[in-house]
Amino acid sequence: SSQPWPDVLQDAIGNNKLDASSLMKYFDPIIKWLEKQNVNETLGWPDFNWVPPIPEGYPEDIGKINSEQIAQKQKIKTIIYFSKIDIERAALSTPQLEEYNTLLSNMETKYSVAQVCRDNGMCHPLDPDLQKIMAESRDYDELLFAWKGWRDAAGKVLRQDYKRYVELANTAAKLNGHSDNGAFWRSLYETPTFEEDLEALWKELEPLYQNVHAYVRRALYKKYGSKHINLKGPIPAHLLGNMWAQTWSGIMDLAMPYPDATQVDATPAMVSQGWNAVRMFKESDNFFTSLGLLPMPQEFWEKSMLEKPSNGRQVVCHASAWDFYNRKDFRIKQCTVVTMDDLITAHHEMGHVQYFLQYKDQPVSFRDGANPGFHEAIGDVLALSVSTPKHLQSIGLLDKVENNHESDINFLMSMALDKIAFLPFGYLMDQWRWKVFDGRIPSTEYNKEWWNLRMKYQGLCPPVTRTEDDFDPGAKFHIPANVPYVRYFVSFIIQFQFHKALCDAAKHVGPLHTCDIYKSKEAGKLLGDVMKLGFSKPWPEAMAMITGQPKMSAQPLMEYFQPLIEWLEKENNKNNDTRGWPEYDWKPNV
Ligand SMILES: C[C@H](NC(=O)O)C(=O)O
Ligand SMILES: [Zn+2]
Repeated sequence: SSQPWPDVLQDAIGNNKLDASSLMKYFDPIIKWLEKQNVNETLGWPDFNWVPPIPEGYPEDIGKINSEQIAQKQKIKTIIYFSKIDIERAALSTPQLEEYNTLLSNMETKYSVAQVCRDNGMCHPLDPDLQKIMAESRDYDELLFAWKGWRDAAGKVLRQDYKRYVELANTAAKLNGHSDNGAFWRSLYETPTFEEDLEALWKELEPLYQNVHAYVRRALYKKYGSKHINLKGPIPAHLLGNMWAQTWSGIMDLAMPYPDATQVDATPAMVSQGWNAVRMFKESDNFFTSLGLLPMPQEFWEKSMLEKPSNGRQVVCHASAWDFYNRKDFRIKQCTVVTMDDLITAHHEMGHVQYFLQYKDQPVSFRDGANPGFHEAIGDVLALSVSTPKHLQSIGLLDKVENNHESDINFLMSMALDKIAFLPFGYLMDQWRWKVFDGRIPSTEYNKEWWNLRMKYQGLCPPVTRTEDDFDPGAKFHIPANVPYVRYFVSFIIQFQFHKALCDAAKHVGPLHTCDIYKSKEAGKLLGDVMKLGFSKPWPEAMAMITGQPKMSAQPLMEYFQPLIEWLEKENNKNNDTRGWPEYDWKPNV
């Protein structure tokens, strides 16, 4: 996939266009024969409203369809509408479809081959180099080199392609009866109040995010000083331990509440014990089977790509799971590095494959998550158990584990730096795209509006001036890769609902954040039964099967983090820290 497919086609057959002439030549004899054979036949089906007669004596109640079957018929109609074969783009004309596919291929290729070069000629790809710098460097300027360099190399170059992609995606969506592509994406949740529900969830969680933001800003102030941090302003976006500041566990060392209590990072033990990618995925497979869920088939282990190819072959390194819809072939592609973060990602991707396996006997149109958020949540639910110090110790990745308040707060802080820090990012990504698709954000304001949303929701500012020559949203995989994102916001909410329900099923006693469902067949059955449904039932029904009620709720997440919520309130008050960023137009000295 290193070359755009038209170039590959050109090299292979000397023509870079799809054309049907070879197929017509192949079938020429039968085409002529059929024309003779059908000389008196009607081609097509003009009597399209004809229906076959019900045979005599059929049970008269065949006509009576109960409400369940009506719902099923409605679901079937919905499914056929969003059929697996991706018909939404097939509505485009052939030249438009070709242009659309070429654009998508080019954007993903440009993103995947982008790298940042130093004056000495040394060049760095995103995976693993720039990700490592962003997580581990504590040098303000080195972080800025990676942060700005990546946006110059991967974001800027995509702006024109993206503008044209938006037009074609909207054309296809409109041809399928939607007002724009964002409306089509939201319709997959089949929830009339979807946007209001999301806003209500965000409003409920915003105070918790602002407490984490204030506390981390204080920690960064201690490290980088008042030249780079304003305790009443937004945080420069390159200091949070991640290229997009979407998860902050990379700077846990700066934010550790009690440095002398239990450590929570399993990375050192994984490295010193010589863990590799396969070991990490085997560990995950072991957790799934301990719940009575399905093991990965042999073909998975033979055909997956669990490490970045060492032969320099260019691959899309962003981790992904693949269902080949043949009930046999399921794979993961991940450029795995030996870190705790990638052990969690391995569980996330294995969650997708477990879902594929559980619903593989459904008709192909039902082989999907109850909604896209469900698919993103499965692996993360299990990772909530794996991440507990108790579980990490049980698999030899943590030695000293204490059961005291300080250790609890250290653990909850490490979880909050991923799960709470992520919420505004998970929410704003498609806020930006929905507005781009419906025209509220014109292409002349792509970058300005991106940073308005980054400020409004995340309380971040760019470390250097940004203009409309830049295209910072393009520097995040899911934008050029045309992958919707609100699914992750949904997942980060519902995974705590699922975790609470599975912990109850596993008869867990004690605070929710200490729960480890390892080996609980009851918990596994609850999750497995819902995964088997795939997309065959409305997601509120699936939600009710697990949690006993049909709605998304932030309550289990708040319950999980309760001890930290109280601790942060006290700690931020003790430091007399401002919540939020009232001095929003402050800029860091470069
Ligand atoms: C959260 C999201 N996860 C994923 O793509 O699997 C991301 O990495 O941005
Ligand atoms: Zn995923």
